[in-house]
Amino acid sequence: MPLVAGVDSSTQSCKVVVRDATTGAQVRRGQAPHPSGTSVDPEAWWNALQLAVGEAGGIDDVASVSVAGQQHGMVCLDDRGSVVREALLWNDMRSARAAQDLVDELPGGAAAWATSTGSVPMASFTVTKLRWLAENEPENAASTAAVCLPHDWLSWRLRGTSDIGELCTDRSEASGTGYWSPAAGAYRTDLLELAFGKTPVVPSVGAPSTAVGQVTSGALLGAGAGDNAAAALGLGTRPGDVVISVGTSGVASAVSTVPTADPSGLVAGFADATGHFLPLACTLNGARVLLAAATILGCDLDGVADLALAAREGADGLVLVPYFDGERTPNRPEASAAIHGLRLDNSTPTNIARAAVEGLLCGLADCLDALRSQGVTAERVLLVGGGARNEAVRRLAPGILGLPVYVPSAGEYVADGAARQAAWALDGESRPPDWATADLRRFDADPQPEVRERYAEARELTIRRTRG
Ligand SMILES: Nc1ncnc2c1ncn2[C@@H]1O[C@H](COP(=O)(O)OP(=O)(O)O)[C@@H](O)[C@H]1O
Ligand SMILES: O=C(CO)[C@@H](O)[C@H](O)COP(=O)(O)O
Repeated sequence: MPLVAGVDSSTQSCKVVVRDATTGAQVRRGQAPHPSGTSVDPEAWWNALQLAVGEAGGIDDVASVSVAGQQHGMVCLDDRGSVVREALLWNDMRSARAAQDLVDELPGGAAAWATSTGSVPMASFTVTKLRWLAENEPENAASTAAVCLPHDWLSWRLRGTSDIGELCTDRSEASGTGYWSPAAGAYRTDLLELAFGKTPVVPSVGAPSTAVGQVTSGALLGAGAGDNAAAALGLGTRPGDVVISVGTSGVASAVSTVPTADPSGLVAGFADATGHFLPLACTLNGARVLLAAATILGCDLDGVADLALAAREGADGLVLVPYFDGERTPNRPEASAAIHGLRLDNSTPTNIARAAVEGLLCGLADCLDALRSQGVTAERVLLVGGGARNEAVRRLAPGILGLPVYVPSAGEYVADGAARQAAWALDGESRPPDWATADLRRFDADPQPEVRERYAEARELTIRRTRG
């Protein structure tokens, strides 16, 4: 009974699962928190990984390991492999202007970027962070000999090397950089050079099914994946499935056998973790919308759910546009959140809670529509991420998304996907191992197009964010 380990180094925490490589049965798990903020010393992720591995009973007895992680973050290394500056995370918006500049500078603009890399640069993507670094921290840019993503760096640390030439990644992570083409399966070093003025070392891109090396204990190391690609692998999605993840980000994504290239930039044309593609639309405002509501209402997250479920659909006319962190889909990095439609007779805690849940879900419904515009067929939604634990999110999602919603039994689907990849690297078969899929609980509700219509009216009315 060989064991495998999967890691999810996500925005808010690090999760580790140890599973039986043959059956997929979970044997042990661990978790440790990450620091808050959008600029983080990667050493904090390493420390959290050690703590989570410790809580999971160690990984010295596993035969194979894979690491999945939050996408896009920029980790810069010097020629000796030391970290040059804090990593800028996917939700750090300081490179918004750089993103627009890059779109303007490439002949053909957004459409040319979409054709070249599957995606139009947004402040989230690594390529824009590199431009920001070149313009704002030229000394750090000069010291940068290699650039990689959070999971690439953790995998590299697990190998115990400091040689930047040994950095590895996978297709899904490479596709989130903005300088790799999913359709061609190759780096676009010309675009990296355009953004950064030079071409640092970038990780080699491992195939989904093969080991890229060994960790210090001798276990095989899989190529790893971006968290959303790993979730699709962990859930064992089938055609017609759209995964909606309510973590720090809100994400709608689906596995596709053909690459997408959306010139509007709403849908990113990423690669998946099986050799296919992963069209994806992502908001900056996921589960923390509910935390903001809880703070406003002076209750906990279950309290938000109870209040929201006690209100009528449409929250008596209240609409909450949830751009607390600015927004990425639509591309409004400078936007702030707002509550619209307040009257004396509808300004109640129940309506505010309801409007928060509906606003979160309407943003995700817009992401789902964007996926459909790129040819994705949506027959059912698999709802995952921390926010999927919220009873109001589960119950209101089918009405607003207009599809049946299935919530998998409690689990860590990103870490599970990484574990499944680790098992795949171990058995070397042409397809990932057949593991039992999660039990799914189905939620249905009548469609509520009027809630989305009112949200669409309010969505345009936000004002720019300012620092208090
Ligand atoms: N019952 C709940 N209701 C709403 N939000 C929840 C609930 N339980 C956890 N969360 C939220 O889920 C988020 C963590 O989810 P997770 O998917 O692990 O995020 P990430 O992958 O971005 O680190 C936190 O913001 C937390 O507040
Ligand atoms: O930027 C994206 C997808 O493009 C995010 O989905 C990040 O990958 C972070 O994910 P979570 O920590 O919210 O799971």
